[in-house]
Amino acid sequence: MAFLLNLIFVFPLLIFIYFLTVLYVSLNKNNIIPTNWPIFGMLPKTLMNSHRIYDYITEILAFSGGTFQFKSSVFQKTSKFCTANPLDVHHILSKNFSNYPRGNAFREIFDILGDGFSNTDGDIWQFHHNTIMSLFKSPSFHTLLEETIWNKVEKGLMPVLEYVSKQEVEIDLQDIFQRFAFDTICLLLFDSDPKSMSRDFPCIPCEKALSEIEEAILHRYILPPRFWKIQNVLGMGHEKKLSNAWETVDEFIYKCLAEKRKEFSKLNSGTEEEEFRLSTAFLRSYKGQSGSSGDQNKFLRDTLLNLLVAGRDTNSSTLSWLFYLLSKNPMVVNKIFEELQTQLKGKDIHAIELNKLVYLHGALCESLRLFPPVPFQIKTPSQPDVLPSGQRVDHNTSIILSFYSMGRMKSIWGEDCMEFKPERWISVGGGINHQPSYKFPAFNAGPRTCLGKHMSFTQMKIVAATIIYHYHVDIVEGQLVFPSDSIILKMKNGLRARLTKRSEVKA
Ligand code: HEM
Repeated sequence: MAFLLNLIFVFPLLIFIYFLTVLYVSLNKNNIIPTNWPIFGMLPKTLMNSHRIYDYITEILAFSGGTFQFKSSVFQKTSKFCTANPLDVHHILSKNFSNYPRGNAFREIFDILGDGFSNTDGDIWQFHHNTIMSLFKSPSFHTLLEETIWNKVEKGLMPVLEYVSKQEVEIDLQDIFQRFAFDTICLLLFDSDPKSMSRDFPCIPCEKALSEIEEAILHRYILPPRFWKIQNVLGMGHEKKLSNAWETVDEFIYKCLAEKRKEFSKLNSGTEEEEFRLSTAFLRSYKGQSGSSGDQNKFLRDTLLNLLVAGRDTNSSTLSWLFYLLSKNPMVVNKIFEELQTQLKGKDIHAIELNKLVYLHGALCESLRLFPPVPFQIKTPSQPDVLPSGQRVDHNTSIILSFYSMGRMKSIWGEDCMEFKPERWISVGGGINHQPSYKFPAFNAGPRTCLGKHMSFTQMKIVAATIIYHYHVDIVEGQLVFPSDSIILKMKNGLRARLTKRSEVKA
């Protein structure tokens, strides 16, 4: 009897322990290509590496010649094909654009973005694209943009930097850049200043909520849809954070919108004089448009949220990685400083001509190459297709375009691909050496190319030039700097630094 009991209880336990041991050994084996498990496919090793997912995918792609087929678990309906091949990227984003719409799976993951430009196809996307492009191209917008940024530098950034350098305290540069970008984009979109960039570093709920949204969305990408949908229904984990963040962001946007509408009706009744404001230009251009929900206010909310997400962390992430890379390459800092001195000839920083800052432009492009704020895109064809790399794909394939890996491929950038070299971006004649977008897709490629590129370079150059011209930046030694688990390539723990005025360093 005792023997029988042992057989019933101990034997399955031994099998279970054996299975766990095999799993543990296999997961810890130092092989690059993940094991394809029955039932779980390549999910176990992928989950194990989710904290370093971008580097993990890059190692696999470099090892396997630029493309890789991830075997899915039985819980996933689609197969995953990952590519860092410029020809595939060109084919998907440009040449065969119409065959690669956003699709339903994408819209489900990004449901919070509603009918915004990031999340729509066809006529609605085209409407956003044309409207935003014409607003961003208008000379009045360019004037407003520069005025807004310089104003924020003078009244927000400089006083904070002055304070932290005098007090000799550490600051988180990423936090500074995020606050700067958030205030600027809110000033542009809503004509209202949340003043997150101030000496007491206030906690702005909407700002925090945007980061939580970006993290929750990455988890939706990694987990099989059924898992995160159950979490969503049960209100657990990242899904719980996402729904709270959703409420916070909506409250912020709808409140700003209501205020803008009041002002807008005064303008329309002719009681106030009109000057160019992006907020009112949006209200005017989107009047009568209601997207798929039929709700005009919701459609405008979707548009503004999409712009808020597009314009905040992208800039701040690039600036943070730039200063991290500069700390490892002090010679580059000297060259940027020399360029500023040559351009300014003793004049105030406001006199700088941004398009003449070629070396700084190269440094920013290097930062974008090694740490693209949007590290990947996922596409699914509506019709079966064969990619230039030879891969057959259909509506059951999720194609991951790994922009992060593309910036780190020897086959694309040469043996020195991991080196930070602004010179890569400077032509023999001393101008900017532009690279094709399918080789350098940080701003995307094809019809969906970023419409805020000019705006970003303006902001990033002004902020970087101001800091480098006035301060010596010391990144705190020993801190661990690595990407966070978010759809925007931010730093997990920020970037702690100390600032010293250049005049004081000389003294
Ligand atoms: C370093 C800064 C930036 C980077 C790297 C960047 C990158 C990108 C990428 C990769 C896309 C394609 C997204 C997709 O199709 O899923 C995109 C689209 C877009 N971005 Fe940016 N972006 C930056 C800054 C900005 C800023 C400051 C704005 C202005 C608010 C902006 C506005 C847009 C718009 C409107 C689109 C949609 C284009 C369309 O579909 O017609 N971006 N951006």
